[in-house]
Amino acid sequence: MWNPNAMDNRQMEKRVVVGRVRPTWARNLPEAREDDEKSEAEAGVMPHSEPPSPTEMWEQRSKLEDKYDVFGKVMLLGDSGVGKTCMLVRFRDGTFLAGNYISTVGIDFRNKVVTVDGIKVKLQIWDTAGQERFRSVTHAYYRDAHALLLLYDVTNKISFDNIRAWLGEIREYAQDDVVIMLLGNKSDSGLERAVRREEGQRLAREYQVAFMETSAKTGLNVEAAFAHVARSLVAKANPVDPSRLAVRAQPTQEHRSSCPPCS
Ligand SMILES: Nc1nc2c(ncn2[C@@H]2O[C@H](COP(=O)(O)OP(=O)(O)OP(=O)(O)O)[C@@H](O)[C@H]2O)c(=O)[nH]1
Repeated sequence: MWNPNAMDNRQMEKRVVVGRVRPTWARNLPEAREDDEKSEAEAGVMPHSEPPSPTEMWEQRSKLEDKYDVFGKVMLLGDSGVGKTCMLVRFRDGTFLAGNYISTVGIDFRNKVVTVDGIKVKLQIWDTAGQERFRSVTHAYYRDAHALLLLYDVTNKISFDNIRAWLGEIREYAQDDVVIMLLGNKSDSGLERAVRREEGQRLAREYQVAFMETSAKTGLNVEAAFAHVARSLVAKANPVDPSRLAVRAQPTQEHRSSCPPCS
C-alpha cells in the first residue's frame, strides 16, 4: 500500500504527474483482483535515475517470467465516458462495471496474453483518462504505443465528432506505424443510438483504420477487437518477406484465366 509520508517530494510530484491514483475499475474490484505482476515502476512512476525506462524494465522482467512470442503496448483513447475502462475490464476479467461512473484519473495498465493463430501475444493495455485536463499526461505515453483503440460512444454524437481531433493528436504524438482501430462502443443501447454504424464505417474508411462496433456491457466484439489488434501486432513483428510477395504478385496462367473481371 502506498504511504505518501514515506516518499520524498520528488517522488510525490512524479506520482501526481503520471496520475498514479487507482483507476475507477481497480477501485471497484476486490483487492484480490489486483494484478500480481504489477509494481510501481510498471505503473508509470518514473525512476530517479535514467534508463532503463519503466516500460523497458517491465518488458525485460516479464519476458523472463512468462513466455510470449510478441509484446504489444495498446492504449485506449477517446472522450470521457465512452467506456474505455469498461472495455478493459470486460476484456481482462469478463465482467461489466455497471453502476456509478467514476472518471479515470491519469493512466494505468493491465496485462493479458492472447493467442492468435497459435502465436502468444502479450498485450499491455493502458487505460487513459478521457478528460481534457489529463491530455498532456497521456500524450507522453503515445510514443511508446504499438496500437491504439480509439473509442466513441454510439449514443453520444459529440464523442463521435471528436474522433477527428483524436486522430489529429495521434498523428502528432504517436509513431507513424502505430496500429489504429476505431470502436463504436455501447452498441447495445438501441433507441438511444445517435451515431449510425455506417457513419463509423465511413469515418474509418476515410482514415484507413479498422472499425468495429462493440459493447463492453454485453461483450459484443470486445475479444474480437483485441484479437484484431494482436493479429496486427504479429503481422508487424513478422513482416512478409518481400521476395515472397514478388512471387505471389506473378499469378500463373491458370489463376489469371479464372480471375473474375476486375471493376
Ligand atoms: N450501455 C452501455 N454502457 C456502457 C458501456 N461501456 C461503458 N458503459 C457505461 O458508460 C459509463 C462510462 O464508462 P467508463 O468505462 O468509465 O468510461 P471511460 O471512457 O473510461 O471514462 P473516463 O475514465 O472518464 O475517460 C459507465 O457508466 C459505464 O457503465 C457499454 O458498452 N454499454
